[in-house]
Amino acid sequence: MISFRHLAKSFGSKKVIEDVSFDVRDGEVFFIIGQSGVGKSVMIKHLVGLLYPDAGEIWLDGEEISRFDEEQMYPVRMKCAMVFQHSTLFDSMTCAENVALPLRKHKGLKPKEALAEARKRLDQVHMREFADRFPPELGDGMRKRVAIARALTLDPRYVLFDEPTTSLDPVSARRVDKLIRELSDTLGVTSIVVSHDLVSIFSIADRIVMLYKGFVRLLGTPEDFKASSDEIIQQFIHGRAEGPIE
Ligand SMILES: Nc1ncnc2c1ncn2[C@@H]1O[C@H](COP(=O)(O)OP(=O)(O)OP(=O)(O)O)[C@@H](O)[C@H]1O
Repeated sequence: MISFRHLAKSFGSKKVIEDVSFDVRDGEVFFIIGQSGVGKSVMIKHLVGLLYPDAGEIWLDGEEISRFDEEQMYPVRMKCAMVFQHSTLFDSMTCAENVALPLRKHKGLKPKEALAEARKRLDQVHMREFADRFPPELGDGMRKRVAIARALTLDPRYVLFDEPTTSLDPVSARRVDKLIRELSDTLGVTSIVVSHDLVSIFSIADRIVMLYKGFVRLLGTPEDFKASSDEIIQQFIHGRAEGPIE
């Protein structure tokens, strides 16, 4: 389980996160939503030591990790894989070679074994038939699925997705949604998804936290969000231009 407890984070004089607490439960698909610049990515960067809080604590599986040094962070990064918005695959390597890379580097597999394992991993994301293709030959949605396969190679318990469907066409976006849901349902992976995509949010989230002006505005299920009488929540989830959101 992941717990953020009274997290606070400023950059210079700009207070981005003032006091945010929430738990992410094992095996769930958990969304972090809110306006641009509200600090969604800032929250997940704290989990892998890319940022450190000014105040508050982050707990991961019973350990307080918020003040871990680089060496202590290493096992945390093995447990929490991050899938960035723009897939960071090497264009000059095939999809299988890209996925094999962490298997060779971190699991010590020989090149041939790593490639065989990479093909299995590509199967998990329905990309096995593209194993020998190069990333530039594929569409954005397919590249995203290969990046997800690579993130799964070290069997992380947690996968952090930063806007996984942004800039994808609607069909590719729904395929990525389906895959994120499958990871939880079949592998028991816990997914934390930063997203603006209302279709994703309402089709695959178990629970959602909405951040607003440095605080949690609402934490609940998609049904809780739909039923909320808070005008700010309603404006956001319906994507309305008019309303109380500044
Ligand atoms: N390393 C940093 N140094 C300075 N400011 C930062 C840093 N990281 C984030 N910020 C600032 O913190 C704020 C929140 O950034 P963050 O990337 O978390 O936004 P977000 O909610 O994910 O927005 P978006 O939906 O646009 O991606 C922004 O104003 C950003 O400029």
